[in-house]
Amino acid sequence: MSNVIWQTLRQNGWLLVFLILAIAVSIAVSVTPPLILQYIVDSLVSGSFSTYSLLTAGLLYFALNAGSGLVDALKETLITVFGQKITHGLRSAMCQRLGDLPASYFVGHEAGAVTSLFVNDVDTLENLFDSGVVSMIADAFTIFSILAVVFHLSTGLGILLCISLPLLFLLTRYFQKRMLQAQRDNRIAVGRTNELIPETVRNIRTIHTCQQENYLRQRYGRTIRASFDAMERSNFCDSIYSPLIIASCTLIICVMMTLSVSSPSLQELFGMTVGSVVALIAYVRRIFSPLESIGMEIQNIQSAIAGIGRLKDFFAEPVQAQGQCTALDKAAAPLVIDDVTFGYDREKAILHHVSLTVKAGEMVTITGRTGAGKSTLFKLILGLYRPRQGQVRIFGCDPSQLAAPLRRQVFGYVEQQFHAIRGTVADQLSLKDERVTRDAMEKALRLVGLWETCCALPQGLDTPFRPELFSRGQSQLLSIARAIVMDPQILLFDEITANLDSLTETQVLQALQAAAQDRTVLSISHRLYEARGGRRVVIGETES
Ligand SMILES: Nc1ncnc2c1ncn2[C@@H]1O[C@H](COP(=O)(O)OP(=O)(O)OP(=O)(O)O)[C@@H](O)[C@H]1O
Repeated sequence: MSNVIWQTLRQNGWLLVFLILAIAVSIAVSVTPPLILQYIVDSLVSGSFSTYSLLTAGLLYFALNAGSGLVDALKETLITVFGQKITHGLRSAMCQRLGDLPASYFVGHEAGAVTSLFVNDVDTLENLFDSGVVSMIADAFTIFSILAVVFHLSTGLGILLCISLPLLFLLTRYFQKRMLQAQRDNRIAVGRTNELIPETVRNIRTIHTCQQENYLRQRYGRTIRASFDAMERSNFCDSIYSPLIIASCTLIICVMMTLSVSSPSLQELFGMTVGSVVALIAYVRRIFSPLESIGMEIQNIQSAIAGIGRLKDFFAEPVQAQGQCTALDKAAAPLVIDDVTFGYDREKAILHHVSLTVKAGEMVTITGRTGAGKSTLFKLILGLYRPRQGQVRIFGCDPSQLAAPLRRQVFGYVEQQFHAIRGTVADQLSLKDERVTRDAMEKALRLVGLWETCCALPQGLDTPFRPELFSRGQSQLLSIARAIVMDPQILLFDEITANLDSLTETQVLQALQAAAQDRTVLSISHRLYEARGGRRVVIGETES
């Protein structure tokens, strides 16, 4: 992960330089106006001024205040662009890595958790840059610059600020934590209310039939009350914080004024002139804004740390090794399963000592009770998982070691459901593999009886794919065409007629039989066994 970040930093060196410049200019622009104000006031009080110099100072004061907004906008834009460059680089690297991860990674990682990694955790990392580290450095420099100028103008006020700022920072953090907790509670309560609405709509008939309106009313009441209470707490903190900061600011100025007039030595320490008082009051007001921001930035950094941990774990996952096997031993059996034992977790094995040899052109149907591991066996044959014990060989080669370009020429795999990719109908067959020709597509589609249907589409095979273009049965036929389009030697069918009505099932079975000609076929389908016979192997019991 750090590689991706360094690479982005290196690639965007100029952006970084502009960002540092914008931060420096923004600090200078925000620190200078009170000094000009001091000059103007002191000149007016002493009476020794030229109209030209006062006018110039006045214009400069105006230009700096107006320019401050522009520079801040530029700084914020650069920080955001910089953060987005990092997230873009990171998400690209993550997408690439996701494709390289072995199938076993997805056993312990739910789809939701992986999505959250890509969306939420990367967003938090972006926050770490734009509203965390970079902003915090900028704010810290602003505070130090103001303190340096204040010390230069009035050592006494500098000391006062050094004593009071840490206390005010603690007060700010206290309020921010309470407000954040209240906002979190509110989000949870709003989320619960949102979940309740579709649940109510879905079950409205049952609710009326069973007269459960009161129960529902109470549930709504509880979540809405929780949201209301949380917002009350947040509003209370919000409303009390600003007056407290204004009061503290006024108190500091009062203490400064009182001390400076109480004795000549203290007056020297506070170094008061009318102009410096005006400037110092402006500085005291200006120092609170970055102080408040730092509190929020600490919060962002804290929440980003957990996300960074998860992203680091993701990048530490071992990737699938590149397949070394580039040529098949045609003399060897298409499939040999030799004493294979496998389980998804260490404790429990699903397949125990399974052995099976399939000859070229043979038709084998795998059967067994539900959950016996039939689909799991297919995944081992495809090399998606590796056996815990024993071995699987495809034409003498470990299937997990098959070189990527060879895979579709060896296997054609059809599942219970058709999984579409984004693209045209042709893309559903080729899976964007340029080796798949239009002739091969036509041949495969004719074989499964889908050629005419595809020709009748508005743009033929170039029609953008939408699920509603094909019925469920036609989608399965498309699946079979996809499996055979590269003329593989072994076909694997995993209960592909499971969700079809009997008429569509017959159609799919016919396509299956046509596709199975001259190929080695393994299927999990009693109907195909009944239709074509072959050998039946029972998993999880004694073999027949
Ligand atoms: N990705 C997975 N992670 C963990 N356990 C899994 C995973 N896939 C399947 N299993 C478990 O492995 C066991 C075998 O599942 P499998 O799908 O291979 O059985 P099957 O014989 O094909 O079942 P069915 O006939 O019902 O489709 C089941 O207990 C299932 O819960």
